[in-house]
Amino acid sequence: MATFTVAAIQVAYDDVESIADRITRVSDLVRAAAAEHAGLDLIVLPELWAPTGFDYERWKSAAEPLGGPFTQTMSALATEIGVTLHAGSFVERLPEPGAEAKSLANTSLVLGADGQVLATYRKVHRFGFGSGEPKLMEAGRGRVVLPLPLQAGGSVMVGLATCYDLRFPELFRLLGEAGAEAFVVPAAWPLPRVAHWTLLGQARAIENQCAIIQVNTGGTHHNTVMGGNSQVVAAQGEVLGTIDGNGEAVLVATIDLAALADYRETFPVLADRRL
Ligand SMILES: NC(=O)CCC(=O)C(=O)O
Repeated sequence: MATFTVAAIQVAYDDVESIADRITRVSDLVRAAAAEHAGLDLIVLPELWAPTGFDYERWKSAAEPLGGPFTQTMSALATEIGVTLHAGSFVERLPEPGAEAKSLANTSLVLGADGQVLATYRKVHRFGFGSGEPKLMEAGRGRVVLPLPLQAGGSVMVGLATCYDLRFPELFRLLGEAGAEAFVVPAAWPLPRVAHWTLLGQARAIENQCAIIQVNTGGTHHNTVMGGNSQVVAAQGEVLGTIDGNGEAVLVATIDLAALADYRETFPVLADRRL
């Protein structure tokens, strides 16, 4: 039976820990997850877990190009554990300023078990209402769906999105249309709106008949209490696993891809769309 087993690592951090120390610590969490759970197909980290989700001043000094030290460290880690790694996102320094003359982007990074960069995704919808992301970062313009190899053979099509993107159902529809069977959504989503995080994730899964893997940040930094409550939801809307609260924790869940295909075939709602 085709299954897709994922480990979501909810990283909690504060303002005291340095970026270098956090990268070392989280790398150890990734190693431990891979050692404890044989047969993982994918490990996922949250959005901007190293440079912080909301300390905008840090972003400028922490920015680095794709292929820089963050990419190299995550690539070496994926190779060491032999598991596909969605390294969350980092602050990318763009090769040249984009259409809005900004030189940063919130870029997700997926590495194969051999350390190769399988995909990058630049967050399309920027959060901050005039400050933070829209002020400092270019918006991504592409949708990203890619096949991820499964340990048991075959592959699963995953669509990439980041945090605030979850509020924009049209992006997820496009990812579904491009063949996604599962969405992967790293986030830095604060506690006051965490009910939206869980509910919107379930809605995106149900309305697109796609599984969703949502990996949030925990702890408190820059006066922002993060929401945690990472979850994995099946295409039918069943919550396969959740992390209660905003502490640091690992969630392992298995998505049944044969059941997903069967569900789409026997309950083909997307064929009834009227555009
Ligand atoms: N980092 C983010 O994109 C935060 C999104 C958020 O807080 C919200 O949508 O609410």
